[in-house]
Amino acid sequence: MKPLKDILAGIGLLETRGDLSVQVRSIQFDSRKVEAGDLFVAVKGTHVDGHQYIAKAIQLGAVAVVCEDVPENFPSGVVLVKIENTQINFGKMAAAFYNNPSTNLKVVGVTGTNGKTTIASLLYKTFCLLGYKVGLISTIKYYVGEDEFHATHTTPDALQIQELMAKMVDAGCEYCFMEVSSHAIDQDRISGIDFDGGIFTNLTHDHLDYHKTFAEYLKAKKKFFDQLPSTAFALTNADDKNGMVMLQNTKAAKQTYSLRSLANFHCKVLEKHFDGMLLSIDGQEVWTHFTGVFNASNLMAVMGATLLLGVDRDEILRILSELRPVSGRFEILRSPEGKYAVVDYAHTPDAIQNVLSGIAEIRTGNEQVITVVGAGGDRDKTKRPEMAQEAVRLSDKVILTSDNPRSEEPEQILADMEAGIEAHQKHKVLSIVNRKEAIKTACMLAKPGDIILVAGKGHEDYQEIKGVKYHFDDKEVINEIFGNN
Ligand SMILES: CC(=O)N[C@H]1[C@@H](OP(=O)(O)OP(=O)(O)OC[C@H]2O[C@@H](n3ccc(=O)[nH]c3=O)[C@H](O)[C@@H]2O)O[C@H](CO)[C@@H](O)[C@@H]1O[C@H](C)C(=O)N[C@@H](C)C(=O)N[C@H](CCC(=O)O)C(=O)O
Ligand SMILES: Nc1ncnc2c1ncn2[C@@H]1O[C@H](COP(=O)(O)OP(=O)(O)OP(=O)(O)O)[C@@H](O)[C@H]1O
Ligand SMILES: N[C@H](CCC[C@H](N)C(=O)O)C(=O)O
Ligand SMILES: [Mg+2]
Repeated sequence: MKPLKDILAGIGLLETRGDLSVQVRSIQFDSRKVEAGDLFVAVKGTHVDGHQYIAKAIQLGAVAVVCEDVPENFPSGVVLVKIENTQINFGKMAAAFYNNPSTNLKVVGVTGTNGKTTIASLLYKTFCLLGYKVGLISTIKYYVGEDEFHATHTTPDALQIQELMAKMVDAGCEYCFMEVSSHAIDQDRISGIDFDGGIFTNLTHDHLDYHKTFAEYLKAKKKFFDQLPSTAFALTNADDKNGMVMLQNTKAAKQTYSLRSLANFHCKVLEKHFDGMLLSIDGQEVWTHFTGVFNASNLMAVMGATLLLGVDRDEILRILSELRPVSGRFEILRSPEGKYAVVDYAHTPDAIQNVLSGIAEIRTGNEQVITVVGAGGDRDKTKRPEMAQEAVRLSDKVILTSDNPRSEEPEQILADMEAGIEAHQKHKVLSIVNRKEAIKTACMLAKPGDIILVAGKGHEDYQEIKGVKYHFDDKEVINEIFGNN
């Protein structure tokens, strides 16, 4: 319980009715979750306007309502507060309700099209290995210390974030690493968080269904850095053409990482193998269990953030050699007769290009590369032909298949992908709607030594078709076909 006036601390109030010292049981922005004694905050969403549900929230027992537009005939027994922007202020209210947990944590957010889960998870692992209690908010799972929670979003809503952070503080965590998606920035899910650092990875084609143009997508990412306080660091990838743009208006301490140019944190890739890469970091050789140059870049972000958080250099270099790939990110499986499969979450044209280039770099002879890939339904349609194009350009054979079709017809998604393939490339391509059949076919076509890339779903253990989530796990399917236990 908390008095409403404490939840509203620091927020400009345009109009109030009733007693602001009313005790609030919990705070909600979804009327369907309201219980007696709650505060309901009406937020204008992308589909509907939460103001439509004020009456419903009151019927379910809301004792107070915060809104932008006051409805007619608002009941006198309920406290009313009118403010200018409920979306931005919801995060601040949620933070106040949970006693501003982020001020008691060192919070670092990771944003960019690809690499967020990898970097955030590796930072979590690094600080666990250093002996700290750590929190993680990421696509795969949320962690409070060692306790796991199911992840609903890459970056959940503000209420869930603040609740998780409060749990982290209660559990004695000192650090929280979190992915910051462009949707979350745009929808102010991260408002109310006191960040100690921000990391930018890269910006390539994705989510144009939501942001409409690349410029808007860029603007959303930049907003995160524009809002960082002067006490935080802003660590950017100098190798990405938008890396420096992110830092233009930030008050935070500007820091860079790079594989190609001078930067605060820099490394050179000396050797690339199937089971790892040898890096040179400031003249010191460091063996890592990662494949693909993009992972060297991810490791520089991890090293940079760790050093900026005050960890000893020798400690981090030792840990870089211990870290292992994150679930579904360039995970390698091997059949008894020596066929290889790489399971990777690549679901953008750029990620497919990177992962296939990573595979090309470690090819030793004339092994075939066979790629199995689909594209998600109800997501950016314009990336589909580009994903197919990249797969065909860099593979010997491609099997187009379903990812999560969601509400769309899988055949239509395949047709959208096929549109990216030129006539002279068609002989390399098969389309098989059923993902298991597609993976089976790839495994049958492969000879010992060949490499099968199964892209797009990584850690996911389901396939969503027409509103139903069926159990499906790429790694499980491959191991079954390979006859591995
Ligand atoms: C497009 C999008 O991002 N939508 C998110 C958004 O919902 P919305 O704005 O559409 O909400 P709405 O349905 O218009 O409702 C508006 C308001 O009315 C309220 N309402 C609604 C109905 C009702 O009966 N009562 C009620 O009070 C809602 O609670 C809300 O406050 O706000 C919701 C609460 O935070 C999110 O759950 C929801 O995520 C949807 C489910 C989603 O799929 N989002 C994906 C695209 C997403 O966010 N992905 C990124 C990762 C992307 C990446 O890979 O980088 C992520 O961070 O996970
Ligand atoms: N730094 C990088 N640059 C380009 N591609 C990358 C990079 N890191 C990872 N990838 C590729 O992108 C895929 C997704 O990586 P990861 O899950 O770390 O990204 P993400 O930003 O969290 O994605 P999402 O937004 O879907 O959660 C990987 O499986 C790999 O193929
Ligand atoms: N977070 C991304 C993940 C896409 C993964 C892919 N398997 C798909 O379902 O499209 C999204 O929601 O767009
Ligand atoms: Mg992620």
